[in-house]
Amino acid sequence: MTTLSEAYKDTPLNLQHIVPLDFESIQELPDSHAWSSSNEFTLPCSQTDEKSPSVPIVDLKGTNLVEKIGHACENYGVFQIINHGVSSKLLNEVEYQARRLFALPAHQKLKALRSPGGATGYGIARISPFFPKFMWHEGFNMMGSPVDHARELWPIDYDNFCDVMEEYQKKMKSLVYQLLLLVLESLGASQEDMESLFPTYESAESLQLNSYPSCPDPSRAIGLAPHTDSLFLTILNQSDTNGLQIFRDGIGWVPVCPVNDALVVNIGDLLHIFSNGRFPSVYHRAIVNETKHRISMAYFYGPPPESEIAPFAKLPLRKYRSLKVKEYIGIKAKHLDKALSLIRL
Ligand SMILES: O=C(O)CCC(=O)C(=O)O
Ligand SMILES: [Fe+2]
Repeated sequence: MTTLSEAYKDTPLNLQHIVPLDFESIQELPDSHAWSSSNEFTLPCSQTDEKSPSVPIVDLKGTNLVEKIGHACENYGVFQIINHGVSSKLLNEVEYQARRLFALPAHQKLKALRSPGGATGYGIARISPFFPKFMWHEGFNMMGSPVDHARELWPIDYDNFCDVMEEYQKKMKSLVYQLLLLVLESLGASQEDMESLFPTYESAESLQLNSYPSCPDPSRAIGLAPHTDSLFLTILNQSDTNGLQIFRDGIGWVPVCPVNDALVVNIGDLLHIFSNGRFPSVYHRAIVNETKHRISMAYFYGPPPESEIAPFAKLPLRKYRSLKVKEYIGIKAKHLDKALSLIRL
């Protein structure tokens, strides 16, 4: 069976797009990381709150979930969920372990460096080659058990990290499946459609830990450059430090402000294709700040790499051709933002 990792094999990266800066040793923003204008005006988080949030907040213990989620997917491409059943203890533990990893000395982190054609391990975001400057970011990616890389980082004491990451991925998987059923129902899929389209036992998934160290010149740096996620849905735990922004037509960059214990859900390209463009994948980015070291944890979920993806047959006027998931990942790895337009009919 093809794994998600293998879908990246044909677009190997060179080392300068894998090895992060040693942020500890840097006092000033180097030219390689200085963007000319990363910070167009965005609404500060202080002007939004839970009563007037910038994106919908959906209470998973509430009513009319199908309508609420359908509305959020169609109009925002992103929403926050509360009462999602993932304990704050686990959310804190996963952040603690992520911070523990990124606090290691650079030479230690490099022992778990991602391979040129690989997807897991320590390194710069894979979208880096598409941009003229580097991002103020380092990441660590896992698909399933992180034990091989964790052993490279902590030869003896790797169990805690692995246990927490595996438990978190398990929880994310059941949560994302629950969300996916609601999303599909809002597109008009019946229970039978869902069972045949998305058998639970197979999927493509990965967990990405993102680290954005405090930055000496945040107005000229960017944490993660604008992109859409590739799979169906992403569940992002951004903890309590703001930085995530989405692009809204006619408005510009809008912050998705942290809400206590909430998780952010956003739509990726494969759901964009499946919904025939009705649920657009959301363009987003992360900005950095001068004092806080921001950590986020993104769980990406989609159908298995060998499966076929196409607009759902019950939707009118197909806009995208059908293709294998791994083919789409390959097109995205080569063309980034142009990938969706390249498969448009
Ligand atoms: O850190 C964030 O808020 C965004 C992370 C993200 O977009 C990603 O990992 O794809
Ligand atoms: Fe993303």
